[in-house]
Amino acid sequence: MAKVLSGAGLRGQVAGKTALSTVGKSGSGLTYRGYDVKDLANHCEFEEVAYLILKGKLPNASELAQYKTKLKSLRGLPAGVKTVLETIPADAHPMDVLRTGCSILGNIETEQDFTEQQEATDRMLACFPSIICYWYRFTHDGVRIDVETDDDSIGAHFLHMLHGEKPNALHEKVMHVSLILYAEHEFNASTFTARVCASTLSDIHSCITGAIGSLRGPLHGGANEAAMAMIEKFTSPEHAEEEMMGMLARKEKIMGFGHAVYSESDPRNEIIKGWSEKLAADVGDTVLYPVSVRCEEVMWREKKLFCNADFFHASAYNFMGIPTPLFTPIFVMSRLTGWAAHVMEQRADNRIIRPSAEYTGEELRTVPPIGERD
Ligand SMILES: CC(=O)SCCNC(=O)CCNC(=O)[C@H](O)C(C)(C)COP(=O)(O)OP(=O)(O)OC[C@H]1O[C@@H](n2cnc3c(N)ncnc32)[C@H](O)[C@@H]1OP(=O)(O)O
Ligand SMILES: O=C([O-])CC(=O)C(=O)O
Repeated sequence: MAKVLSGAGLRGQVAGKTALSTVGKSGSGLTYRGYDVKDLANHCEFEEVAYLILKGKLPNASELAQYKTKLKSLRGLPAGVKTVLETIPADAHPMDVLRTGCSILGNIETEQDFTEQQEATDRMLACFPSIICYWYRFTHDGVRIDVETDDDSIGAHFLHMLHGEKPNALHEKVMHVSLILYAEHEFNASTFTARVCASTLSDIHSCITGAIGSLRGPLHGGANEAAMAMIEKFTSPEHAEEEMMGMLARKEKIMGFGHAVYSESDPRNEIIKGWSEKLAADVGDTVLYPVSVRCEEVMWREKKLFCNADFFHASAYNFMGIPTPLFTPIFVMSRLTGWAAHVMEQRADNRIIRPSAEYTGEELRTVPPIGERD
């Protein structure tokens, strides 16, 4: 059954057209350019899906090979970007670092003309992992890493720079799946931010910088970090259940659950949950995964609320040794494809986005002389 969408937050309002994805059309599904996300996650690498979203078709083998070679060649960072990254403190949030990194890249490699939009996007896709890991390793380990690795994929490039060694096949596969699941989601808050910015005919780095800021919040992409902060406090499924019941009684929001559009389930959840289970077995986890499953059971039993894409991403990323503050930046590395495709779509058929407001303020009044004011 589809959710009844109405009320505040523009819920249920059609705010534009898109050919990029459908969300919750049958109550639970997700498609990118007509392909089911489950099909894509089962059969594709992230670079294939990025190509699909950005260029409009699934690549054939030679197009994919060429695209991957091109992305590999764009991993390096200009000296000016490195200098700025080195001035950002170690306790900054990595989402703020990425927001600044995107913005400074837009100053150094400015999009001069909309004909450069595909090139600018490929550049960001290739170098966002470099930006985040260069800053992270410089400020946390005191090393200036080489960001121009020869790894085959964006996910492997990220894990290699983060951990200083190439990831194993399981971790590289999970990164492909994760980046595919997060890539595109219609008019979510961050994508809408990007489209509003694009509708003023602004440059693509401004659109993406704004979108990063919107994704950062815990009601959106930041929920994967908030979910981790919660589950890591639970020492057993029983403990999780007790704490969750308390949170629900206090009417606290539980991050990683619920969705603005889906009514019964988020189709991305069962996929990442499956991989989290495999990773749990791989690392010999006996706490975090069973705790996560119990949280899911309690929320469904008590509130009929289901896990969204973020919840099992928390344990999956944790099992791969990824520090929690880097969870949402990984989301950016993926959603960049959706954001950029929406910017291109908006530019191709543009009218400035400018809704109306219902006024709830004072009636018309005159300005009293300054000596007569309270
Ligand atoms: C990738 C993503 O961005 S997915 C979303 C990630 N965000 C989160 O996980 C944050 C937690 N979830 C939420 O805050 C919400 O479910 C949102 C922001 C995702 C959607 O918000 P809405 O569309 O307003 O939710 P919805 O209309 O379904 O809420 C219905 C009721 O369930 C409650 N509810 C929804 N989600 C939760 C939750 N996670 N925990 C507790 N209660 C919740 C709402 O408070 C609301 O109660 P009310 O009617 O008494 O006010
Ligand atoms: O669609 C939304 O509102 C949030 C979401 O799941 C996403 O952006 O992936």
